[in-house]
Amino acid sequence: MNTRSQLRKEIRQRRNALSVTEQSNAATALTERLSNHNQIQQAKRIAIYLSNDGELSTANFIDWCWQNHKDVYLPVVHPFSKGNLLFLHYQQDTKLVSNMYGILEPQLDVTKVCPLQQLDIICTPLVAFDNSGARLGMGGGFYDRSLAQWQQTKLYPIGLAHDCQLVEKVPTESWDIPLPEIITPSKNYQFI
Ligand SMILES: Nc1nc2c(c(=O)[nH]1)N(C=O)[C@@H](CNc1ccc(C(=O)N[C@@H](CCC(=O)O)C(=O)O)cc1)CN2
Ligand SMILES: Nc1ncnc2c1ncn2[C@@H]1O[C@H](COP(=O)(O)OP(=O)(O)OP(=O)(O)O)[C@@H](O)[C@H]1O
Repeated sequence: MNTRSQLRKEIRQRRNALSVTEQSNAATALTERLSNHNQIQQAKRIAIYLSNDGELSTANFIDWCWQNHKDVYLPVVHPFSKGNLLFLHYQQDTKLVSNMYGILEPQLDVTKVCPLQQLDIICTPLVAFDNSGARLGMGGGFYDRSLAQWQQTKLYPIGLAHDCQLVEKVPTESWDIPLPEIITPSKNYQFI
């Protein structure tokens, strides 16, 4: 196993070992930070993810978004364009289905797709991050592809992670897109 796979495995185990109470406190702290975040307050369209595999839970924050009239979008694994995501409008009555990784996603409906350039914020999941904003994901390259051009658009990415996902150094590859900001329950990391 290479260092990236090893690190992925170790940090996935670490976040999966958090207790129900730790997860719940983390989700409360996250919602507090996100709902006070200037760019989020200004945003109309926010892409986020449904938590899986010990990830920081986004459910409370999604409720806040709905209450505050934000449009919420979720990633859907593209049915034939390998390694790419589509972002679909997520409403209270959206039908969810399990994707190939067992993660819930909106049932594909082309009328609900939002082009990336029309999103204001994209809250990305991640496995590990470091003090430079380098991000290691689940290994599909999905977010690296989606974020490849973000600096040429109005799209602003924010990584979300538990504090225990911070590592000394993420081994990076040429295609990795560093994040300008990462929010954990205890801190807002700003890298630009
Ligand atoms: N909640 C959430 N949704 C997300 C992501 C994510 O990281 N978190 N993704 C972020 O990109 C995309 C899905 N990417 C994923 C990539 C790999 C695996 C995964 O479990 N891989 C298995 C091996 C899979 C296989 O059988 O091929 C593994 O590592 O054990 C899961 C999700 C889109 N949706
Ligand atoms: N912009 C891109 N264009 C083409 N291929 C890419 C791009 N970004 C990543 N890839 C490919 O995707 C694969 C997986 O990348 P990587 O292991 O960095 O994913 P990850 O960042 O861990 O996952 P994710 O972004 O889905 O959370 C690599 O083989 C890489 O070559």
